[in-house]
Amino acid sequence: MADVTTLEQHRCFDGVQGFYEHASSEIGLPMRFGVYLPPQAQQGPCPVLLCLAGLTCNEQTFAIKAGAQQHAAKHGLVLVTPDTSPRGTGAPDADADWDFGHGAGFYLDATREPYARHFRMESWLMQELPQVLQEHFPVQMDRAGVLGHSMGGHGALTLALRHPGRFRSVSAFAPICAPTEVPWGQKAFGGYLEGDPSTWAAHDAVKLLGRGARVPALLVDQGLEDQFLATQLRPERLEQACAAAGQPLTLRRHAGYDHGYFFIQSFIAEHVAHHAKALAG
Ligand SMILES: N[C@@H](CCC(=O)N[C@@H](CSC=O)C(=O)NCC(=O)O)C(=O)O
Repeated sequence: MADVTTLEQHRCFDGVQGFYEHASSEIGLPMRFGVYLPPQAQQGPCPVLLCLAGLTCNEQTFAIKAGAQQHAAKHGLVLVTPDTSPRGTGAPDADADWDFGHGAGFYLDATREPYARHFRMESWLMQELPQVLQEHFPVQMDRAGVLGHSMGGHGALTLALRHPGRFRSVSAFAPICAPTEVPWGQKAFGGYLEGDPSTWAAHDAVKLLGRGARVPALLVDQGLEDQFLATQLRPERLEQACAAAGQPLTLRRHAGYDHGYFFIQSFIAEHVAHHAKALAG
């Protein structure tokens, strides 16, 4: 059994919010993640909601800022909050920009050097971490949902689309919907991925929908005062792709809300309820 080191634990809504580290063989470096165990986990394994954070975030950001634990405690869901990239990779420019490298792993496996060895977020999240969670925590990994914000919203959409059947529920706050068409995605994919841009479609939610991939009914919330709305997020592209594909989507646009965690806090209860409903039974 792989070792997991406990870094912190805190009582929270009668459950426990913890932060942990393990030596990841996929990443080749220590990786950190948060786990919130609701009170129901004292009685037995509970369904899991994987929560993917955005650019510049780490394993603590969503756990500290989103206010999700009270709702997870109500519904009996385990929250898992992974770090957003490997750390300390030694890649020369991995700390140069806030939208690439450390804190900006884009939830994919890099194929281009010098990133290919350590930037393996998709394999870590889809193969290694579920095994670690199963071994060390009271989780039902066969009852899992995924939620994400911004870059994490891109991660939630694309991981669910690329791994059919792994997630019973999917939702996002202000996701990067069409990364191959916007600067954040073009910079990340151009840096992390070998090959010409046509191969990037495998990590683009809009393109994946166009190729026939489907997910369970989607819930997406988007603030209309989001500073990244038109330049980086482009929810209308997801809306078009879902309509063309017959993919069920509830996209809610909210006047006055920006990109930050106050927006997430305002609607997190409905996202957790969306997942709890799909993960029940
Ligand atoms: N550092 C940047 C702002 C970075 C930023 O807004 N990050 C977002 C996610 S953006 C897409 O993935 C975030 O969630 N930040 C954490 C937070 O606590 O808000 C800048 O200085 O403009």
